[in-house]
Amino acid sequence: MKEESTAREARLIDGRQAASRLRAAIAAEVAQLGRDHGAVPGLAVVLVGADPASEVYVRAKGRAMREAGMESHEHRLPADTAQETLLALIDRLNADDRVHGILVQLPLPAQIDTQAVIQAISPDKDVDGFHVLNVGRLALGQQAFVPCTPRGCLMLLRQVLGDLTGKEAVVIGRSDIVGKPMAQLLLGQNCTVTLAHSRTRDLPAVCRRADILVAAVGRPEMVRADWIKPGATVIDVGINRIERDGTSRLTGDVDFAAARGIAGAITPVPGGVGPMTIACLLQNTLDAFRISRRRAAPCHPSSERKPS
Ligand SMILES: Nc1nc(=O)c2c([nH]1)NC[C@@H]1CN(c3ccc(C(=O)N[C@@H](CCC(=O)O)C(=O)O)cc3)C=[N+]21
Repeated sequence: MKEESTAREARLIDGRQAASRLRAAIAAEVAQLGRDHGAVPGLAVVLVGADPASEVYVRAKGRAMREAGMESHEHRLPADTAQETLLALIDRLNADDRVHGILVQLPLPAQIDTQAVIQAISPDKDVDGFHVLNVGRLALGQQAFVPCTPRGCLMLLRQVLGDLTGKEAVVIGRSDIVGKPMAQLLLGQNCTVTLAHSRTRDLPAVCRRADILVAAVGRPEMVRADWIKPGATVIDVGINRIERDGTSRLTGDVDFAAARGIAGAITPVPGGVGPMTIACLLQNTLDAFRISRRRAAPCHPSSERKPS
């Protein structure tokens, strides 16, 4: 009996394993860059205030950077930091040659205009992909920094499904950070994309169409098993800390235990999308480093005299 039920269980999409493979490949490239050019990619992470969850993420990012052989420049500012102080720091980081990527940890305290801060980051150092120029480039299908979470989700989807052409994809959640860029990426992969949200009529029925279901709403276990088309690939972006029986634990936006019996493949929380987000931050920082070196190179290499 036991074997019969496990045979129908969805394949687990191991984000930790995929992330560690990606991080190892990045580390190898970073080591090669060091040997060839004596240069090290660097990321500046700015944390305003002392939100405990943000502290955890910032520490994890710093550790991952160092493990890949890159530099992490961490800037911690008090919660009551004035907007102009933060903007002055961004200006300095924009001009700093050792800093190839800049990440300002969100959310920011209420006195700070988040959009003004994001738009002050040089688009060439915008490893979060939140600057209007990168958002626009992504929408046009041009080379762009892509936000780390949706980039990681797409890598997992490609790993499980290969070519995504023609698939029905439903993304739940229309945030600028996950939902909207995820929809753009899936469109770029020739999916038929539905971007659903809190005002969508009959959300369960919309979800049941999905070959690919991406849940990014931030509501614990909102997606029930009967919202899932049998065999669908389910990507759970939610990271919700909930209290149950006096202990705190993480849960996604999907009722994982029930969904496992219906989906074809599913990401766990933790150990799914989260680790890929950090690995993609390293990838974006490496990409930013390469862009900066291309800028520094002569504009017309062909005009350079070749040794005869
Ligand atoms: N400018 C900015 N860029 C971000 O990319 C950004 C941000 N602000 N603010 C907060 C969110 C959240 N985020 C996560 C990164 C890693 C995990 C992660 O590694 N999660 C582990 C578990 C971590 C735990 O145990 O708490 C997992 O899912 O397995 C989760 C969430 C990046 N964010």
